[in-house]
Amino acid sequence: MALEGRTAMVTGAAQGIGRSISEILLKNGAKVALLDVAEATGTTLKKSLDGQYGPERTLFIPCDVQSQQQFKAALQKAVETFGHVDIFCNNAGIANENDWEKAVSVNLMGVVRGSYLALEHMNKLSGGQGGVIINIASLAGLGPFPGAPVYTATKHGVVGFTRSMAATSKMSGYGVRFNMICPTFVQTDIINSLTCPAALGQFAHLADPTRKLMEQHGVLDVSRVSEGFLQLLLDETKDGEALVVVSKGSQYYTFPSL
Ligand SMILES: NC(=O)C1=CN([C@@H]2O[C@H](COP(=O)(O)OP(=O)(O)OC[C@H]3O[C@@H](n4cnc5c(N)ncnc54)[C@H](O)[C@@H]3O)[C@@H](O)[C@H]2O)C=CC1
Ligand SMILES: CC/C=C\CC(=O)/C=C/C=C\C=C\C=C\[C@@H](O)[C@@H](O)C/C=C\CCC(=O)O
Repeated sequence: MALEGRTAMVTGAAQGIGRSISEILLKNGAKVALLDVAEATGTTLKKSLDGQYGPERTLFIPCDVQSQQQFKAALQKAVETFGHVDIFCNNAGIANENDWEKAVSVNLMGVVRGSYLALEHMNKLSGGQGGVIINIASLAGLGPFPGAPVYTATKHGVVGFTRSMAATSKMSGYGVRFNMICPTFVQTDIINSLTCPAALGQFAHLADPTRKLMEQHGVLDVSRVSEGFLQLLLDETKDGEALVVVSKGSQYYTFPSL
């Protein structure tokens, strides 16, 4: 199996894209530490995965990516359990223009926090074995998304951070690759935020145009994202790349040269 002997950590793993990524990692032989703030959902998922793969292949750890203490403890527990972590996916995210500070805290600061914790563990210059970090951005990380300016800002931040970390890691000899996935709309709970006045906040009047954007772009099954994740993970030539996953297929984004 392609990922035999590999160990991954996935945030926001209890449902949606994170669950799908965790399952494709398991199907390909990896062990997976599942992190999520939703303890009940995560515990239920762990029970289900135990039945499919056996209890040794996964570990569910309740964790809020906004908490340095919880996140650091979660990584430590995963390393104690599995010996090492060489694949790290910062997936946890929310869409909430009303509580936009929380969106920044989860979507951007949580990704930075997870990337730095993973780097601290993986860095070959400090005794690590190297590895790969894949952050889940969005098509809204590459262009404007009307009605969700802060969500868009967080995803643009994830794109810029991930690209910069890839260059930083390469120049420093850390032995850690950084890449990202930029999906269009995917059928998960988060897209309910698009038409929820509470989440849209002052932009609630844009629910209809946003719905139209969704109709234009189409809504993907989560498996399209996890298949793209596996493709990106297994291609060791990819570093600092954004894999765009849209209805017509997946392709690596060409960033404009300045
Ligand atoms: N569904 C879509 O249309 C798209 C989603 N994305 C991104 O994909 C990622 C996954 O989202 P989905 O699976 O779509 O949504 P989802 O809402 O189904 O799943 C998000 C998961 O993250 C967890 N989570 C939320 N806040 C957390 C926190 N503070 N700490 C730990 N876990 C937390 C939730 O409990 C949930 O299990 C997000 O980063 C999202 O921005 C990107 C492009 C499109
Ligand atoms: C609010 C978050 C909702 C769901 C999660 C998510 O990330 C979904 C993203 C799906 C599609 C994003 C499309 C973004 C497209 C833009 O980059 C432009 O290409 C088109 C959008 C706006 C046109 C207005 C303009 O160009 O000024």
